[in-house]
Amino acid sequence: MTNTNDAQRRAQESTGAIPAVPPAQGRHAAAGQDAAATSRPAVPAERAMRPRPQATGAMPPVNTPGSAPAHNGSHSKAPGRTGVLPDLSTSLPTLSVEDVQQQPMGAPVITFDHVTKVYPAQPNKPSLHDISLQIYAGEFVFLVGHSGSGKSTFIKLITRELKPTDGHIFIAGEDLSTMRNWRVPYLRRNIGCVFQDFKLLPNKTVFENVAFALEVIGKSRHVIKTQVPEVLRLVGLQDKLNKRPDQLSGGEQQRVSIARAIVNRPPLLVCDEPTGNLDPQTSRGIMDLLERINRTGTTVLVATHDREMVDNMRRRVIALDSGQLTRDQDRGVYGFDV
Ligand SMILES: Nc1ncnc2c1ncn2[C@@H]1O[C@H](COP(=O)(O)OP(=O)(O)OP(=O)(O)O)[C@@H](O)[C@H]1O
Repeated sequence: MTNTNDAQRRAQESTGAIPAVPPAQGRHAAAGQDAAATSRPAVPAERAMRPRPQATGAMPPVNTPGSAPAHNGSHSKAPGRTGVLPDLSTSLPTLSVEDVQQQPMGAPVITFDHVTKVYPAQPNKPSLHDISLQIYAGEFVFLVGHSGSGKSTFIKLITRELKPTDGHIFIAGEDLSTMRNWRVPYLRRNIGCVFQDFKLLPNKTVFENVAFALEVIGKSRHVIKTQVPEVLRLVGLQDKLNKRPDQLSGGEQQRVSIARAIVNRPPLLVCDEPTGNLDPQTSRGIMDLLERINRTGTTVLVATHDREMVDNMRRRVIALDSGQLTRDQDRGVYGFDV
């Protein structure tokens, strides 16, 4: 029997994201691996100095299909304890898939500002060391590196499962280091999460697994009845609504997990080894799906060991090695010997 609190926590961790303009800083650009890969330029001072949007606390509403995400980072502040991250609501993408490549624009969704993470269990070896970078709304980014290089730590910092030892992380202009604990669930509603091991509820059907992510955040039956079939159509599982996870292939289970992660239309989707348990052909299908989701305006960050995928897709690559940022390239390649 699945622990309900645990399941709720997991379900709450799946959903939505954000534009933000944190303090000035440069992107790291390291040695190129390939002539086609370009190092990323420094952030223009004008953009870096733009005032950060502030939290107010409204729950992120669901956009109607066809509405455009707003990524201009110019939302005003309305402080209060009644809600969180109002900027998210205006940045939520729709689920209608357009075959139009979304260009990164506006303010950063994620900013790492000299971030170091040291686990108490290994105090002399930072798992991440002095990482500074920015990821913009609409980007598709691969996070690569050997086992133990710090990829999962990087992702756990974004969802505030961990806090940095030094430095600051901004999500939609919110400094996660100073974010109060009561606001964290609201942050996580806006970050869809996909994991290598799917983390589906075994006793629930496909429909129920996805619906659960909406139930725990109080969505109405009407919204659930509308959005769950829609998102399951998007991931190609409209014929499997009543199957349980053990009646599905690995690729189908990962599609359910992706559907659950995006059903609340998060602006940010983070995936930790999403194809780690899948064969190459199924992996390609999952990556195609993530690309389609990205085209709807969702910012996608994928931590992976999948060299072939990274080399084929030629998206931005951020490389970690022993906790150090060693490369940040547009249209990059995997670049490590395996
Ligand atoms: N809870 C922890 N306590 C102590 N050290 C940890 C903890 N979690 C991770 N580490 C260490 O931090 C470093 C980075 O680990 P992390 O899991 O982020 O790497 P990774 O790149 O995701 O690896 P993998 O690809 O194998 O998942 C490693 O040296 C690891 O041993």
